[in-house]
Amino acid sequence: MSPSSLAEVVSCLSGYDPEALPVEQAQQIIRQCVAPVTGMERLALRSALGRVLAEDIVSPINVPAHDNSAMDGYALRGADLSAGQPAHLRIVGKAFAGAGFAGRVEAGACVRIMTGAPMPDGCDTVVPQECVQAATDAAVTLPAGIVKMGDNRRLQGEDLRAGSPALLAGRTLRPADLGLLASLGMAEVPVRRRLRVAFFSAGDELRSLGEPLAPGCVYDSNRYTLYGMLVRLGCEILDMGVVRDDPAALEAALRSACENADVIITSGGVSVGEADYTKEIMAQLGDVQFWKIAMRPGRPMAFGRIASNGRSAWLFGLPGNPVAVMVSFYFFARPALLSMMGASDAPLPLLRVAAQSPIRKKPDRTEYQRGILSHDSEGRPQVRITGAQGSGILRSMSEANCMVILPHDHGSVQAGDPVDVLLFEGLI
Ligand SMILES: Nc1nc2c(c(=O)[nH]1)N[C@H]1C(S)=C(S)[C@@H](COP(=O)(O)OP(=O)(O)OC[C@H]3O[C@@H](n4cnc5c(N)ncnc54)[C@H](O)[C@@H]3O)O[C@H]1N2
Ligand code: MOO
Repeated sequence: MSPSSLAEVVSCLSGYDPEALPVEQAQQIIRQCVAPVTGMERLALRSALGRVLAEDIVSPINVPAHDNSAMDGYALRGADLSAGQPAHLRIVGKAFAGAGFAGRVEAGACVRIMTGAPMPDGCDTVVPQECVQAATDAAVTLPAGIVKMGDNRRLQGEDLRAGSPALLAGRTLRPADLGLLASLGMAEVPVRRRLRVAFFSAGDELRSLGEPLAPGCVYDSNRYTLYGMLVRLGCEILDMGVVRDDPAALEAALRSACENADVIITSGGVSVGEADYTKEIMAQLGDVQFWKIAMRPGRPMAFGRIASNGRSAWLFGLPGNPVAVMVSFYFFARPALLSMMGASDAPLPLLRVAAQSPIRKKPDRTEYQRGILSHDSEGRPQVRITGAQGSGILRSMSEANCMVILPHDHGSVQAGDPVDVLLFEGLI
């Protein structure tokens, strides 16, 4: 069970109203309930991409392992440079990356050096070869004031120091992190086990791909958006298909999901329709709250914990409308899944951007409108809405490259007003 039960968390909230729950309150309840799942595994470095680091990584070595040159040129003693005077230095040897200069460099001498080569003993400065005035195999002349002591030298441990933390537990490993771990010589990485998420769509009208579309039916699209969002998040998925609006079938599906997964995500059947048995069965199997969240889209939602045969799992009963399922996944399920995965990722950053045209918005609810972020003729960022915003219009999500988040207390937006925007795609 979680640190605190759902009923306990809810009882601590003042002004809790399941019929008009502000987004922030619902997010807070969920955050307080979920905790990271236990279990870790060691993976080969490449397989760890996108996984959550299970332990702090302390650097076993200095990177770089030795002071080295940042330029192809000449390594010298900074003390040989005198202000306003050119310097004439004897070349006493060569240093390559992987094959340094063995001796000590005395006053008046220098070493021909390549980028990455260890700094020869006695040298602390490198002058790039294109800056020298005259050079033969035996000597070089440097113009006055071309370098200062310490220039063009990379210090031992300046990237990562032996014994200091290189990456902290909870980090979702990105390409730079794989490179960083490789630079420490680490072939294996401890990562948290994948979170197991079972999901299904509820509804008699739903048809799976490959089935004929009978009158009044729709193809099940929610299982595909959920598949995409869960795979992107790095979850282990258990796709349970479409479940009919039949109490026995729903109970069997929820029990099986509960016995095989950490989290269950369903879509449909959480509103007030007569065929919406899902709510009833969910309530029978555990501690589940049914909310009407003050938001659009994504108003009805169920959250709680259900149990079956000694196993229990968190449950997100998302609304059936295709845009509502995505919005409620991103703003409620995703942060909870990340927390259960042990990920310490900071909340996604919002951008403040000018609205290109007016946006209609009702007060007393948070609206998540789908937007297209672009630039005006002077290169300033601007955002416009992707046409009709109905929660059944999945095209509005597909065309968008961002979400425009209009806060609870705000009303309509005028052209040019700043609005908060969450980008769909990041660089990394
Ligand atoms: N009287 C009320 N009616 C409705 C309310 C309300 O508060 N009072 N809320 C509306 C809102 S908002 C939403 S969202 C929906 C959510 O209802 P359900 O979660 O019970 O969803 P369904 O009724 O099963 O489906 C709604 C809609 O979405 C289509 N759908 C469902 N699943 C899928 C799927 N997997 N793939 C594609 N499309 C799907 C379904 O055919 C319906 O058209 O309730 C409103 N009603
Ligand atoms: O939650 Mo519903 O999607 O607002 O229509």
